[in-house]
Amino acid sequence: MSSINEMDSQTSEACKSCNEGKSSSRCDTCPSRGKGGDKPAWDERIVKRLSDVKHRIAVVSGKGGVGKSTITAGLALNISMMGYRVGVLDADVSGPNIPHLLGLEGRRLMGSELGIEPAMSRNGVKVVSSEMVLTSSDTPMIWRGPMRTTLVNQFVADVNWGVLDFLLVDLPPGTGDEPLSVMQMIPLDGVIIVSTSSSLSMLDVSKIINMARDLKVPILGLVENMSYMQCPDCGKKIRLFGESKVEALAMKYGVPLIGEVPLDPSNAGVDEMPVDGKSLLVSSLRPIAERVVFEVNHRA
Ligand SMILES: Nc1ncnc2c1ncn2[C@@H]1O[C@H](COP(=O)(O)OP(=O)(O)OP(=O)(O)O)[C@@H](O)[C@H]1O
Repeated sequence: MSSINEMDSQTSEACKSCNEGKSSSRCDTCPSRGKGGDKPAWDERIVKRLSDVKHRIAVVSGKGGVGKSTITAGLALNISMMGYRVGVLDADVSGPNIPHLLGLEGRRLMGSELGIEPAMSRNGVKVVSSEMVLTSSDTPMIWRGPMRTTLVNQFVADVNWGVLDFLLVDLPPGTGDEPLSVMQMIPLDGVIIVSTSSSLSMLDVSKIINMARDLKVPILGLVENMSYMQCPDCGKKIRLFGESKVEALAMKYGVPLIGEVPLDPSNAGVDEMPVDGKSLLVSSLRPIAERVVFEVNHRA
């Protein structure tokens, strides 16, 4: 097996040249030779690679910090605990968090003759993330949009995902390069949109809804995160942002609201999401995971 860092530095140099329409001395040995920024070639490779992946779902948000990665990791754990084979593609190249949430901090990707080998979490979730090609987790990924998109395409086309029931794709917030590329390139069963009840977060949700509709990607539903806190004494739901406005937004756009996730104070400072059944966050995602699984299984 060769280190992905070696392959990656070679690819990034070469793709930088491709993106600028030039060729460099490294193009001769570039793994993307003849297929780098070439959309039909990516399409073919992605479709072929994903032929053993039954369902593909992207998790998106209009705004950063609303809990999209947390929800992605929690859904992956729940779907895996339901007995399905699950992979997570962390497509948030500039702010990768999935390895931390799934207990894979510090893991590096390796290559084999079958492609890039995903890392495996303790719960059997396969993970690929840009953080796994960096020298350390505090190294920033300072890449322009086209290079980030190329890396995401490569993570789909060149990763040996094997047979999976569900591949969850954690996208960066907003309607930029990577969400656009993933929605265009990966045949998705649908997207899950995460929002809080803050008005700014909801404003950007409407843009995501319209983007998905323009690209003809089904919207599986809206998840309202940190929508309430449960009083530890009486169990009453305390709505931190006032009465939920997400439900009204969901109705306005004709999108199902598939769940409300409480703010879990025990989540603060926790890196790896606990799966011992004691985590309020993980357990509150269970009905949402069941609904998503049911929905895509019955759409197929
Ligand atoms: N339901 C929740 N209860 C408690 N803390 C939460 C909850 N959801 C998310 N958080 C916390 O909020 C912060 C932001 O979450 P997260 O990184 O998942 O957001 P994000 O939308 O993926 O952000 P970005 O896209 O900017 O990377 C994290 O510290 C996370 O632990």
